Amino acid sequence: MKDFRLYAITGEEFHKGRSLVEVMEEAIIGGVDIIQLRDKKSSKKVVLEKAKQLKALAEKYDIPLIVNDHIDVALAVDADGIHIGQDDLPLEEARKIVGKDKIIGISTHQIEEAREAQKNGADYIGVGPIFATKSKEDVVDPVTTKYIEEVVNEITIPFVAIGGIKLHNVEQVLNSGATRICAISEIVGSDDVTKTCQTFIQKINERVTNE
Ligand SMILES: Cc1ncc(COP(=O)(O)OP(=O)(O)O)c(N)n1
Ligand SMILES: Cc1nc(C(=O)O)sc1CCOP(=O)(O)O
Ligand SMILES: [Mg+2]
Repeated sequence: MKDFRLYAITGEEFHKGRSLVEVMEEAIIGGVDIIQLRDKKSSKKVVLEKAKQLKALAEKYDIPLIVNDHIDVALAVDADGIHIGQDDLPLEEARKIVGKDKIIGISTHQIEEAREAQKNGADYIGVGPIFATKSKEDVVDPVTTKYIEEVVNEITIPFVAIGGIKLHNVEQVLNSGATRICAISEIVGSDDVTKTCQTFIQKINERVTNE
């Protein structure tokens, strides 16, 4: 997959009345280079409509769209990939459904899960929650930046740090070796989404040299 630096996930509870597309477009203009549709509440039909809108937006800016949880929706809109969790369909089964050309990301919360994800052909892993977060109901305890260090030392596939990452603590995450950052509330809940993303990118670029 094409590399990325700043990954924004939708969270309409934080959008303050602004539309899904408006908020995500502001994020992309600010430097987000991969987006995920995450909607834990709506019907499949509504998720499909949102996925269609975000697919058009992602195509306009030539960035990948990932769909959380709903493999069928991802395939229906020809999204670039899916994100699955530890309790979702196993990676090998998801791969059989989506094929080798789609991106599959999987959440991991401990090094054994990261090893398994790499062995089973994940394109990237989520590493988190680094800090406490209110954006996910069934979240595990924070794994802290120690888990990032473990992943850096051992895992070779791309990873993205997630969970409670804000402009005020992202340096800690980057100093631990993360080169890709993912956020929901800090990005989509911001009064100035574009500016927030530009500041994230600036902080990432200060610490991450392009390979
Ligand atoms: C990039 C990224 N990392 C982790 C998650 C969390 O996925 P999951 O564990 O399946 O939990 P839900 O998001 O489905 O509540 C993610 N979505 N994206
Ligand atoms: C969706 C999600 N997954 C996590 C994981 O650790 O797998 S943490 C998380 C919520 C991230 O939202 P915020 O940036 O608002 O904290
Ligand atoms: Mg999930």
